[in-house]
Amino acid sequence: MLTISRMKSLMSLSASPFSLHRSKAIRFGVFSLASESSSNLIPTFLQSPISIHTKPRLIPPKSPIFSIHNRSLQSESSRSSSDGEIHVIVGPMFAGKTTTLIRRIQSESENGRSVAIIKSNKDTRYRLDSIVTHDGMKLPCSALANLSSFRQKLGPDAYDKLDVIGIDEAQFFDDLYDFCRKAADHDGKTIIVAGLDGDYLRRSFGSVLHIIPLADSVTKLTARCEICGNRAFFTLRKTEEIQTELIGGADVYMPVCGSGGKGTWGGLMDSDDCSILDPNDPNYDSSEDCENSSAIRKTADFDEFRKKTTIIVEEYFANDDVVSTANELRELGMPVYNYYFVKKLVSTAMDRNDKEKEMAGVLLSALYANIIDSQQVYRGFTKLPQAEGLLLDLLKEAAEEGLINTSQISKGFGRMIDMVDDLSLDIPNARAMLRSLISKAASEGWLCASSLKSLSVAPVKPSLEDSVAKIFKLKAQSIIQEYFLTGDILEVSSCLESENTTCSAELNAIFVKRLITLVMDRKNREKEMASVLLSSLCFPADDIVNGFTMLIESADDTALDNPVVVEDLAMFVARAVVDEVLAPQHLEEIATQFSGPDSIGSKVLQMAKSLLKARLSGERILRCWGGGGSSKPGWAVEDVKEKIEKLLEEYESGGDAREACRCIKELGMPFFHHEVVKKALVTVIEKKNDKLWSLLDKGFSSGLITMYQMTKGFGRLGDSLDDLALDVPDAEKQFIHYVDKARTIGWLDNSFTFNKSGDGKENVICL
Ligand SMILES: Nc1ncnc2c1ncn2[C@@H]1O[C@H](COP(=O)(O)OP(=O)(O)O)[C@@H](O)[C@H]1O
Ligand SMILES: Cc1cn([C@H]2C[C@H](O)[C@@H](COP(=O)(O)O)O2)c(=O)[nH]c1=O
Repeated sequence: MLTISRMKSLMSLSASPFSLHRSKAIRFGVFSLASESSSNLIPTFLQSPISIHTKPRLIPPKSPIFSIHNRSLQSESSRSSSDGEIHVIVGPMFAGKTTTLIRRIQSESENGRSVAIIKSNKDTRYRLDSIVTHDGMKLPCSALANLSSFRQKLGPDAYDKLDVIGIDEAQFFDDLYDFCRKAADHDGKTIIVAGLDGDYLRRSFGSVLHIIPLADSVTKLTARCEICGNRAFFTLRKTEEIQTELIGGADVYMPVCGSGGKGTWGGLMDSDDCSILDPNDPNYDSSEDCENSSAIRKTADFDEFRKKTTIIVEEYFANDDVVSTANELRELGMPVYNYYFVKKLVSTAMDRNDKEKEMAGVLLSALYANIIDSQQVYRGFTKLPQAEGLLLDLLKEAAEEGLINTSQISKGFGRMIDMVDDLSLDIPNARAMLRSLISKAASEGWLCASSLKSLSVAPVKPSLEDSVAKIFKLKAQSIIQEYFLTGDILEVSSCLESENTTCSAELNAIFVKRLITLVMDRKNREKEMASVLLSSLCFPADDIVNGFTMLIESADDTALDNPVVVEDLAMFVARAVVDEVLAPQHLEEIATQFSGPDSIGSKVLQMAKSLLKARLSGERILRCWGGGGSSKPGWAVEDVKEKIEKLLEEYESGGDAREACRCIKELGMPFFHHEVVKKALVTVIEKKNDKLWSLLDKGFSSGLITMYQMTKGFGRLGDSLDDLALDVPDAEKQFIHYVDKARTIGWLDNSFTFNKSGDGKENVICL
């Protein structure tokens, strides 16, 4: 094993005769055995010397809980001649992943191989030029945003000379899979990857698990549970933040065993749920049987805690001494049971009079965060009988007493609405519970529900598996980039059709967001192409609304890089209205998602509305990016619409159905045939002229107009029926008649419904 003193001596050597380009090597943490000194196998870093700082280890080096060596399974032909390798080290934080990576890299270097380490530049805990373990060991590295840039940044020659690449904080690299696969299989490198397999909620983190099928070996390390000292498999976040990525160390995270048995989470040291090992658990290790005695010990500890807590609470109500109560609780030294203290304090106070209730409130705010962390407080409240009612009473009283003002109450509820989807992961009925809390609070008059964002019954955006969304984002990006090169809308349409098998609404919204995000810093040509694509794809308006909402939500970050972001976004929104991708009322719908006149969202929508109100707005907005970006140069959607209008007019005034169908086909935009359907229907209804109905009939029976396009065409007309009704008062009645007729002859299927006098968006179901 590499000792610390050995490492120190290795690292104190500098100046390398190795032929890699020095300046790049220095920047990119490349180091190798110096050729002259290879006889004594001392690696020389192509970098200024770095020191290592160590403090005594808290625990001895651990053996991994599992270590799979897969190499023998691999067929010789599956790798290139240079035969790379992929080794993966996973585990919770503090498990020794970085330590192990450093050791392996050191050992590779000692064996004369040229090595480099990459870490994610998101890890800003330490200097970007080093990977550092929790106990202070360091090695030089390069910090990058993505792995794909590594070869270019290092320089192709230097890259080619590398034998081994270490990757730390692998969970933050989206392109981990592609990079490892290419570097090992194609470039013959040995890749050693260290990263978290799970996040603080034990969900798969980033792409780390995706590379397991590529791996020659997988090592899962464990840390020591900070609560009970058992082996820790997971990382617990100690703060309230809920985003997946949150950089931090021991201040924010701690390793835990998960208690309640290895298959459970969130029940840390619950008295009802002692930690008993399951011999059927694949991680079961008979040597841990002795740990059962620790479960028994824990139960005894908890009993003792409960008894002492009861006394402390009673004493507090008797002497009203916050400081000594806080000290006594701290001296118990069992913070993991503090939730029980909260539960005991509040439930006792609830049975007493107002003075004790007030005292409980005072004590809780004194202990909150200092002695009892927020999760324990939350847990304590949830363990109260009728916790919901009590909490609501408490809030109501606080609101009525003016302790919490109206805007703080609304803000608090607003924040709950924002996090309800995350809460639902742990509490499946969180949404319903929150709705009932809101309506109760509103009916009691201490919450102004109208000031809150709407909380729909079902999540507005059904939560996709992160990995599905991530994969789709990458695919969407390449579909869009391809489109910018080819201008082939049909290709985009068919790629999306093959992707959108499930969760299409959310994927559509992601696509919209990605499309506009990608063109923000591109030229007008691409912006025009994006608008044309958006209008040609004819996604359901709700998906476009969600896409724009997500886009604008993320605009705060974008705005930092692009000062004209508000103008550009407003123009895209306005253009979507002019292209009939969105109806004007959708702008109001998007606006409700953004509070405060100074938010980027409000500004974007305000500006979009002003653009739309301006004189000759339609014409101007249509030409905002210069026009002419569609699949056929010069054929913007507006042009195609005009052509369709003309050919329908010609047909109406005595034309031949076959000839009209031929012209429609010649347009070469089959994904846009819904426009033919919509326009033909308008004429049928306006002029009570069935000739255009026969054209649709011909189009459908010849396969020119698909059921999908029919449905879209009918759906679009259903959405804009109010406008048609201005000229044709019985438009709705006629429309219903034609919908029935179309259903009977099989143009539409039964999922297409239209309810009288409703908002088309909800009434017309588009496939
Ligand atoms: N609860 C803990 N369990 C294990 N190691 C810990 C713990 N707290 C701190 N450490 C220290 O963290 C070191 C591992 O650090 P490091 O290799 O950076 O881990 P990782 O990269 O997995 O987060 C251990 O050697 C030990 O000194
Ligand atoms: C669990 C978890 C961790 N992170 C962050 C916190 C740290 O910055 C790194 C892990 O570092 P380590 O040295 O490998 O221990 O990841 C996160 O962003 N989200 C999480 O859920």
